[in-house]
Amino acid sequence: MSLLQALVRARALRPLDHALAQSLRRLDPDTPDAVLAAAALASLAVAEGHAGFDPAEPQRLMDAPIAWPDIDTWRRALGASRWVACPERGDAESAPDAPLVFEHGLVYLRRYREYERRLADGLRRIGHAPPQHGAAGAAGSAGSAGSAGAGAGAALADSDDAPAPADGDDAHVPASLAPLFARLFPEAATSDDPQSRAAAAALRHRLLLVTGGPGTGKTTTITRVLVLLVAQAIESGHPPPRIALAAPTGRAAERMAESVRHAVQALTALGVDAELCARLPTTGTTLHRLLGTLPDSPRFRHHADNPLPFDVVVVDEASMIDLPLMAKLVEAVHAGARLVLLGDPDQLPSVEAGDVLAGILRAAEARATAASFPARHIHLTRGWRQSAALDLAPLAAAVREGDADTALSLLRGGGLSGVHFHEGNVDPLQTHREQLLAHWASLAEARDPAEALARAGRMRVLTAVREGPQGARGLNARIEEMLAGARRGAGPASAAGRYFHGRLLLVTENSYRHRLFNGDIGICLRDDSGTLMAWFPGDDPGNPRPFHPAALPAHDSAFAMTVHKAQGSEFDEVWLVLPERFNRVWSRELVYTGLTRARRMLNVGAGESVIRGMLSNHASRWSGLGRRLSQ
Ligand SMILES: Nc1ncnc2c1ncn2[C@@H]1O[C@H](COP(=O)(O)OP(=O)(O)OP(=O)(O)O)[C@@H](O)[C@H]1O
Repeated sequence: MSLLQALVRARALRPLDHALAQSLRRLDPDTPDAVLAAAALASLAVAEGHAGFDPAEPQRLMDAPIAWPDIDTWRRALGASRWVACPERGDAESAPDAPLVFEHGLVYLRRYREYERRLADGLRRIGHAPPQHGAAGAAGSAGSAGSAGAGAGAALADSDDAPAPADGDDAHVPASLAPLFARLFPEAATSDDPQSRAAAAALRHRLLLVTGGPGTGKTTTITRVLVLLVAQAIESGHPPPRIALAAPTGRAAERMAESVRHAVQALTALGVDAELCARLPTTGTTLHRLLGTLPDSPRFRHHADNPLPFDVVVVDEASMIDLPLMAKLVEAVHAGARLVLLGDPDQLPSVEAGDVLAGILRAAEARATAASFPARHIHLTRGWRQSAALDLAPLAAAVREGDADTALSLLRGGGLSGVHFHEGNVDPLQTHREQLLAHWASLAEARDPAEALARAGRMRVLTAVREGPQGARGLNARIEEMLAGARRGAGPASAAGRYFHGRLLLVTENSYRHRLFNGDIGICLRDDSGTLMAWFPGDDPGNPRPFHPAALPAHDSAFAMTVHKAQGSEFDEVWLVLPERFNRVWSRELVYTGLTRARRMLNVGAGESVIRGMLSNHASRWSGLGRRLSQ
């Protein structure tokens, strides 16, 4: 039996993967089986979030016991095939007539190899761009540049979380900015403060990566950097930079803008010139809106030949951005503009192909030796959002490190405030029925749609999967039954219709026409005249937008949702419910992302073995981006 047949028989491939292999065979019946199988597996790999497929570790794609070919034979067959391009240079476009590319051990669908190449080119272009008018380092020569106060100077010159830059000392802030810098970063005067290091680096580098867990001050730091950039431009007689705030989802963009507004308020209170603060953007946008979608096209209005009209592009939740979108974003950033990526690298990688942030971070970290990738990375570790109600940090750290013994003992010990472990309980709908039902029923009692949406954000059940007994879909169906039952008991009978007063909805596809995006959450409410509408947040949180339910893009219920869909959102209380049996695609990143969605209270319903399984598994993806950037 051929390898392709074995894969099909094991039901390891999707119809699309199989169809790709079949079309190659139709075009050339002599195509070796190993090449056909590699094509199908490269296609499957993309669906599982990889940029390409590594024939040296094929078992990572499936549990099925397959007799894999000898790797050298497989590589030789790939290298000799007319369907497979083997580019000599990583930065050269691969032959358009070969649908596959074999490069540095990875088999790519050509399109994804090209995204990777274009992304690497684009990032290098941004990072290497010569400083623009009045850019830091140009505002004062290195010799004349002052440091931001004695303490800050010492702190900034200290060793960093990332290797020291090869091209200059991040410690130096132009003398003209030093007083403002000292006011913005008072901590820098007395301590080794990574936030001020990030800010000083931001002034020197066009490509900046600021990472850290929730509440480590990524947005706060960048807001202060934006104030510095505005001050710097004004001082040197230039117009203030045009700044865009963006994120992969609408909710994340909204949260980011909210954090920026808070940070600006705090600065005004600190006595920072209100006129400077007034130049900062107060709203965020999704990456799709920023780039400008075109109807029925994967292309955007903004690209290399029609770049974005912004001098600074700040993107939050960068871990969620997939390879194609990041490539298009980076190409649309104009020559000389800054790109700042904020994110938490311990969260789940993007659902679609990529693990882009991880690749960029790897290259940024290797740059002390490679010295070719001009990005600066600062990792923030101190949590500032101290909540007396929720003591999540020790648990998050154990999960991040895959330390199941510590995680379990913290969970079982019950000593973390706001953290409740329900060991072995994978069905809170049964054990906590009344409490959960009371919350969902209260949504229908809100005074208006804005209040209903605000209430909806107070609690969420998060699951690892969509399907199956502990999947979001099954839980939603049960919750809707329960709510229908409660309504029947409480008042006039109303069947559990598809849309009912108080139903929470989750949009599952992007619709630019509606300005509704994958991950947006809304609620169905009946108005005084009895008309039922679905309300979704608008630009102003006080003014949600109504839609007729029949006109909505694809959607599901949202009482329970997967951790993947919850990325970029936070809820006061989270119920993280993990399935009974472990599946190889679940990872510690899934647990970490799920539990860090909680603001005030976390309930974990799971058994020991699944926790151990997930924490031992690391969500790494096949990608050539790190290598490409370090070349
Ligand atoms: N240097 C600081 N001094 C005082 N408070 C700070 C400082 N840095 C951050 N904070 C506070 O910590 C909280 C979290 O900060 P911020 O929103 O910037 O973090 P974040 O890393 O962007 O979080 P998230 O990933 O959840 O978006 C805010 O309330 C902010 O005011």
